[in-house]
Amino acid sequence: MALAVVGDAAAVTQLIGQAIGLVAMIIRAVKTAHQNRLECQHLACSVSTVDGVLSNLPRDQEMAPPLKVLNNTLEEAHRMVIACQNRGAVSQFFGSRRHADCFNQVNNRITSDIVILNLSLNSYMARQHFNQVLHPNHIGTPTATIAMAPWPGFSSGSLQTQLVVVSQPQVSSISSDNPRALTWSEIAAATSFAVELGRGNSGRVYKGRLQFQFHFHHGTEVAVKVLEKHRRQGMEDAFMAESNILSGLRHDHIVRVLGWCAEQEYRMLVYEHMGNGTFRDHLQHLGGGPSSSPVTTSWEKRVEVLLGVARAIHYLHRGADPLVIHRNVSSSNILLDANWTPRLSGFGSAVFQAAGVEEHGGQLVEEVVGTPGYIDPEYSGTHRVSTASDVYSFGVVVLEALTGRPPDIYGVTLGLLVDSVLPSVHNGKLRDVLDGHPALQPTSRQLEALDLVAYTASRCLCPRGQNRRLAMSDVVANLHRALQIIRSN
Ligand SMILES: Nc1ncnc2c1ncn2[C@@H]1O[C@H](COP(=O)(O)OP(=O)(O)OP(=O)(O)O)[C@@H](O)[C@H]1O
Repeated sequence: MALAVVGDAAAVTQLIGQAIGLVAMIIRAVKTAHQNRLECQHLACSVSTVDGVLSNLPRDQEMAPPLKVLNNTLEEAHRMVIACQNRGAVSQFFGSRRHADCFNQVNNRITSDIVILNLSLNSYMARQHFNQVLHPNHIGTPTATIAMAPWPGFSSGSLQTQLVVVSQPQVSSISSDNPRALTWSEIAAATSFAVELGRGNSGRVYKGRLQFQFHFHHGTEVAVKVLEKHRRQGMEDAFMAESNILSGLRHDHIVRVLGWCAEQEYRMLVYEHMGNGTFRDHLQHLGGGPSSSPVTTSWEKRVEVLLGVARAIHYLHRGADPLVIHRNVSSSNILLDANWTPRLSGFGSAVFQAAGVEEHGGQLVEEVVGTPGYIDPEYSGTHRVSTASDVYSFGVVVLEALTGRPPDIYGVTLGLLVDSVLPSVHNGKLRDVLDGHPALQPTSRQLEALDLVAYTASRCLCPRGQNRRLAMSDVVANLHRALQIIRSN
């Protein structure tokens, strides 16, 4: 056993040495590259950030798989730069491909490899931390962590990152349930990819049960998202957004990511399984969903769900570190666990908040993403996303909860739910549009509470976001008050 550990450590040291060697070779080769000089220099910048990280990595076997992937990418980058040293080799290497695209791809791969290295490092540190708590004499403290920060000046919605080496482990973010790497075979054994739970923008989600002890439990039920390459958003972007953003979030109303798989070309994310489907299923009675569920039949439960999700969004906007904008709040991204507790999910389009841009109407993004019917019109017009954009989408979810209607088709005419319902709210005729499933004749206390909920929705849905829409803290306060009123019925 001890020998195996020594062997593992030597193999990891060798992989690190190989990576450091490749970085040096790339930087040297860039100096004599005569073609694509700007792209080569940019590549040299990316790889030099890798260098600082490698020497601080622990010599642990968990580091081996992501290091192997990184080394493959660095080898490809080296071949590319060597080809740029003379004209003939360039055309042979790139063929008919656009040179800039090839450089972008290899840069993106480096970024993605580092995200995966970071996930493995966090998982290793969590293990070390708990070994220390459980066995205080255990030797072996983590030496470094890699903090990810957006490239300065980068404005796309995708998650470009640069590396910063932090000398002390960030113990506050470490817990026994930190996400960890799983192999393709472990995931295949858990799911057989047989029971599909749903499909999102970036891939399919399968139900499964882990066949081994995981986070102190045996047979944990999971939902596995298999990201698909050809999807609009780009597999690596979605993987990086979800793994990098979601793994740092801790909130009772946010779905937990338990692990990931990044073997060869596969990218998968493993979540806790939420047994009661999505909020949308219960509001719209989809998929033959039970028409007698608490969410369908109780105003109290609906307001409770809304309050839980509002708290989660408030945490993203003001409590998380770093702060986050979700960009895809919708009733299908609200999952319900076995106790009907709501959990916000669907972080594939989320972005970290850039500092100091809220007052200028938000941060500029290349692509407007989200679910039709929920997207803030101001964001879709200006390409500037802010916390107010999430507030708008949440306002649509509140209208859906009040009316039981989908956001983009209402009644016999095609149109947005917002346009059809808000006039009734403003004219004091909420009763005309209320869903009849929870109660055909709501009590006066229920109506009082629902009026407050509807007023809150209308203040989330102001056409102008900045300073006009409510902040999530106000939304939380109003929904909390509405719940108290219903409970005093
Ligand atoms: N943890 C889970 N437990 C149970 N079902 C889930 C879970 N996660 C997702 N699902 C199901 O899979 C569907 C798709 O989920 P996904 O997160 O991919 O949605 P999306 O937000 O539309 O996609 P994306 O995040 O890629 O933009 C959900 O609507 C839900 O039905």
